[in-house]
Amino acid sequence: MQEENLNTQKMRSKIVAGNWKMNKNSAETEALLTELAAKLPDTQAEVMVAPTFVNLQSAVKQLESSTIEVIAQNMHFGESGAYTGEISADMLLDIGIDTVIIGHSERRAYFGETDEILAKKVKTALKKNMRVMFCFGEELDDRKSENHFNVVETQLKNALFSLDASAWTSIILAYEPVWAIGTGETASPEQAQEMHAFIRKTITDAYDTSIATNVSILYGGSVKPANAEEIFSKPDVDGGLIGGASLVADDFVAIIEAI
Ligand SMILES: O=C(CO)COP(=O)(O)O
Repeated sequence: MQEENLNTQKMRSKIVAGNWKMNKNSAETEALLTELAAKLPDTQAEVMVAPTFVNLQSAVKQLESSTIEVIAQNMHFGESGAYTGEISADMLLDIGIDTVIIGHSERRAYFGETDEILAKKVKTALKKNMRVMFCFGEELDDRKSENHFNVVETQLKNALFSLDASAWTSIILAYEPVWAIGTGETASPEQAQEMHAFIRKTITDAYDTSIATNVSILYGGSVKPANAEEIFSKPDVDGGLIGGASLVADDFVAIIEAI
């Protein structure tokens, strides 16, 4: 009986993460983190921020006594070696970062990151005992042609479904429909819920209900203070990956309060 209850309850974490992308110099990073730490509301949710690589180390130091976790926007799949301009998992771990975003649509679109490359990155991060926030989502054409479920299923399958079941405790999913990123256009709460439920069903089919129930699935794409509460109220939406609105302390705080 108790086991049944555990299975039907939401055991997974709520998460609000800010992806700062290529924004904020060192002084601006320090100022935004100071404001965020001061205004952080009491919350059950995990709060994360992903500044740029050059400001990660100072951000970790600055937030030493805060519950806000600093995470990375990307990493390379290689362990070390001749990969000019790249950052390894060990380098992130060395400065106190153990969660990394992998597969953001901007990495896929502008830096040629294929499912195959992403699968390698996920594998390396997990091998290093890092947590992976894996991003995926369909483009506008896929949505228009009603191919969005297939696209999402393929992205998950190619990068994640060969992982051992045990690896899934280190996976966070972030569904980010590309047409809603930075466009002001948001998936409706119903569209988000429909896709998140589909993702959970796909994971149930590939693995089992327990893995599908326990993985946190975040929504990303023009989440703002005005729409956060309604999106987060959906049963399969466990939080958000926030771009633009995470660059303004009051907006990010309002989004955290909405969860
Ligand atoms: O890409 C995103 C987060 O990773 C979403 O960005 P916006 O919130 O600016 O649409």
